[in-house]
Amino acid sequence: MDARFWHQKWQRGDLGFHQPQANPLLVRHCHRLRLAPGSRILLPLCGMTLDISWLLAQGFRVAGVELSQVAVDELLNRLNLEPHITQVGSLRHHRVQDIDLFVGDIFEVSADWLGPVDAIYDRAALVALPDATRQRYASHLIRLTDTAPQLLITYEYDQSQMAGPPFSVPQPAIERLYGAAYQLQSLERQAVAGGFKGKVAAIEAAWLLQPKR
Ligand SMILES: C[S@@+](CC[C@H](N)C(=O)[O-])C[C@H]1O[C@@H](n2cnc3c(N)ncnc32)[C@H](O)[C@@H]1O
Repeated sequence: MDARFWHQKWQRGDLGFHQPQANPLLVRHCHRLRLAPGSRILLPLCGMTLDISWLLAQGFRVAGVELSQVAVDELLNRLNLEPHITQVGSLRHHRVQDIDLFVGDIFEVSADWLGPVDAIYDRAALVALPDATRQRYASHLIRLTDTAPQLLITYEYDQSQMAGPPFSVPQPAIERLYGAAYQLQSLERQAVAGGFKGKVAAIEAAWLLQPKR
């Protein structure tokens, strides 16, 4: 899954992962992060998710990181916002009101550029990355955010039935990635309606990750 894979998806409009409303697991479980009004939430690999609009409407600030300029332009367009744009290293930083959107590779983002965040909301980000990249991603997020609490949404299914993304990331894999830094709590598990590709039964799972320190 290199950058070209995702850029092609955005160019073709092949966006099966994009949801037409805020993710119901976010809506049901966001309060579990116990965030004060005005808290800043990081959405890694944010695409043009409507979860951002929902989080803003709850009074939170958001920071998103996304490879595709197409996605970020679409997102800002929909919000009817004109950002101030600056270049930070290889990333384009779009800043407007309570929103910071970085266009570029998440691995190029530094804690200094990102600024402090109070929580991470990961939906379709960890599961978008191949196994070989996930440990680097998890360690990077921990460093970037000083182990901020996370609401993590993953999928579980028989990986032999379908090539990802999204990939199956069951509990033992999450424990391996995050278990040293976080206490894991299962919040909810629900069947993916119709399965993936209309045939592969899958579970969507919500997890709360609380720092051990
Ligand atoms: C499966 S989509 C999920 C998007 C969003 N989280 C959502 O729920 O709709 C994964 C997104 O990650 C972006 N992406 C993939 N690799 C990335 C990277 N290394 N850095 C930043 N964004 C990346 C892709 O362009 C794509 O928009």
